[in-house]
Amino acid sequence: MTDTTATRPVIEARNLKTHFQGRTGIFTALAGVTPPVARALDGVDIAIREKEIVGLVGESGCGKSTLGMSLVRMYQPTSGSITFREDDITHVEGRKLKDYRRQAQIIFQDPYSSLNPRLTIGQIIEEPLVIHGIGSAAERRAKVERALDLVRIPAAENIHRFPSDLSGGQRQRIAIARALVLEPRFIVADEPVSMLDVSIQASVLELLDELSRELGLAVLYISHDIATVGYICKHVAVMYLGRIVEEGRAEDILAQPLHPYTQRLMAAIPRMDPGEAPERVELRGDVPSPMNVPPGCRFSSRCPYATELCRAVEPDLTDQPGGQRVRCHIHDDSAAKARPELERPQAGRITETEDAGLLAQTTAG
Ligand SMILES: Nc1ncnc2c1ncn2[C@@H]1O[C@H](COP(=O)(O)OP(=O)(O)OP(=O)(O)O)[C@@H](O)[C@H]1O
Repeated sequence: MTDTTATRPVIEARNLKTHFQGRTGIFTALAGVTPPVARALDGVDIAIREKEIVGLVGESGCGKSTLGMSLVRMYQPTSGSITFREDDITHVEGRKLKDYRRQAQIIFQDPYSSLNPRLTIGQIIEEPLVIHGIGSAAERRAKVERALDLVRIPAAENIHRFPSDLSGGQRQRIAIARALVLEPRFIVADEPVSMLDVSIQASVLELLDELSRELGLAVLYISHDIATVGYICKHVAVMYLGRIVEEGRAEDILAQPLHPYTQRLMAAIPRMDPGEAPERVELRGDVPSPMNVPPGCRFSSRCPYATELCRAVEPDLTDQPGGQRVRCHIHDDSAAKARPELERPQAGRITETEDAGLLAQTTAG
């Protein structure tokens, strides 16, 4: 991620990879076949500073949650490094890992299943303090009340209630309070509003934005919906098949996406202007399996501009004049110069891809 301030990042990952070993079934074991490896996260650099919310977008299966879970060390990365406040925490174990996990929290998508229905709101928020052996009962009670205060839920009326007494939006606020009670420096918010009613999504996002500024939190906001990242993120990283394909300031990426994949994510946003029927290019088909990563550019099997160069050589993430960084041969001629025999892609020149028909231009109604 591009440096925007002089401050050191709270959290920084370099060339981070998390691969999952496929399971050996009885037939593969008998045949002596090694199960394939899923390269879910495959070489990502990211840095997030105090009071900064970085948006991570991409379709389902791109590796967003794997990055989030790896950063908070719920998954052990296969290689690369994670630095938290200048300490390398990539391989810490035992007490140091527990201490790191106190400072790096994750909020999940589903406020219905992430809260224990048998515990009161007070007990749910207190539980992490008990697990970490923090404070006396009175001190813990004060911390619980402060956490409820932070998420704008009145403590007196709610501390003895159960999750089933609350709405979806309130439950997600409780999940946020439970993460905040440990006074973390870094939070991963993994699709925190996607299961909430549209009418309350904005208020939960605003709360995250306020908390980040109020408490100096570094936040990774994960969403499959590129439209919502514009609300609260100054920086956005777009992920495809385990790698970042475009990143930069949210306003630049939303106004002028450079990578064909980002362009298609943007084009897929439903528009609210019924007066106009915008031309739209649909993004169909699925992200390929991380067990079977295509050679060359990972998006080439779905990209309408892909040429032989794209199918042969993986592009680097390169700096662009406007400050964005993008991984596409259309915006970087170095690979084309090294391999002049291979045709270079050009913006706007639609070539034949396997599913070119699926990428046909349509007109939104
Ligand atoms: N524990 C695991 N073992 C094997 N494969 C995994 C594991 N976790 C994730 N994967 C695979 O890694 C890829 C990335 O998954 P991940 O959940 O990180 O994607 P995502 O972008 O967060 O998608 P979603 O929004 O659907 O959660 C997927 O193909 C998934 O099947």
